[in-house]
Amino acid sequence: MGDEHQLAISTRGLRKTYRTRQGRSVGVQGLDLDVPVGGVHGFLGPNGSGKTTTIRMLLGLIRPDSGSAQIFGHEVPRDLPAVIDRVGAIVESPKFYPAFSGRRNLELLATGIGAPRTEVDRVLAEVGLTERAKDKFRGYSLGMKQRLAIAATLLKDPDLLIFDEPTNGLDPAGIKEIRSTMRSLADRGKTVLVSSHILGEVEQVADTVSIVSRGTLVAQGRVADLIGASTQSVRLCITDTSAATFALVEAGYAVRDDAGVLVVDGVAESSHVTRVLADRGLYLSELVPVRADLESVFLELTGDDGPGASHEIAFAGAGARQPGDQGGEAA
Ligand SMILES: Nc1ncnc2c1ncn2[C@@H]1O[C@H](COP(=O)(O)OP(=O)(O)OP(=O)(O)O)[C@@H](O)[C@H]1O
Repeated sequence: MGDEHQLAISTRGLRKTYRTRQGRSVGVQGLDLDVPVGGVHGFLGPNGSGKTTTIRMLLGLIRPDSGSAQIFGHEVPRDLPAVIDRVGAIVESPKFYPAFSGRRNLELLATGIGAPRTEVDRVLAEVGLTERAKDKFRGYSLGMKQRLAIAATLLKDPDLLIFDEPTNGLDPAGIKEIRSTMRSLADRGKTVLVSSHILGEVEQVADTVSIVSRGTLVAQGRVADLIGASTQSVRLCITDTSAATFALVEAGYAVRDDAGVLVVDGVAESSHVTRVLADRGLYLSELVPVRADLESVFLELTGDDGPGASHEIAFAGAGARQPGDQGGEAA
């Protein structure tokens, strides 16, 4: 691509407040976002954390109150016309004609935007819809409909794709299809920005992520680095679970019982757990680190369970809690 700019998207101090009947509602407050060129970038955060507001500002659909944003080094919204052809986006469900085939719908769109009709076959292949291209849109599964929407964004062969919650309402098979479509786009050198409130879902496909909470950035970086920097949980097999729980809680750990296996959160060094127990003559039969994930990174950074925390993140693992919480709950 030979881009002289390192970043596909960059925002500094981006801010947007909505006026509502109840007063003011903060959409985004001082967001600094950096999305590198190439790869899948997960833009993650709970419902209402400001993801859609940010995307709408990037696309010039709403104006920020203050701050700046750039796409491939072009100031937006000011220089959006210079860069918009390099951007494809799905912000809301696009409208397709239900009685027309997928191919016919794309042909109409291609004509509308001045893209060569020959592009239609290419984009159908890119999203894996070639075989079903002649079928009517209304017969498509939700996942296929969403892939057709992605195909539509590819007609101009953009360098940057922005997908706002593209897997909303899809079943696991549909989610997998979208994930692999995003992966193959990134593997061909595109930059994909995908927003989601389901951290675990995007973790599997994203190379880098930004995590937002209440309109501000709480973490940004490579997925592997963010997870690596997080404290861990460990699972312990031990005969005397009561004595072990007591010792670990006294040492400041949060401990819970998962069907006879103790789960200890907020562990920086697992050898410390072993030592705390050994000091009391308690010996483990097994200690297994629980793989940290973005959800635990998020909780660790925000420590959030307070009022107003509408963090409806779909936690994959039930019973997720804040590492470092010294509550000492032994369920
Ligand atoms: N048009 C609007 N008028 C008033 N408040 C708004 C409007 N759009 C968004 N907000 C508020 O701004 C905040 C951020 O919303 P936004 O939709 O950007 O978040 P989000 O992270 O995309 O969440 P979701 O996944 O639920 O769409 C929320 O508190 C929301 O209520």
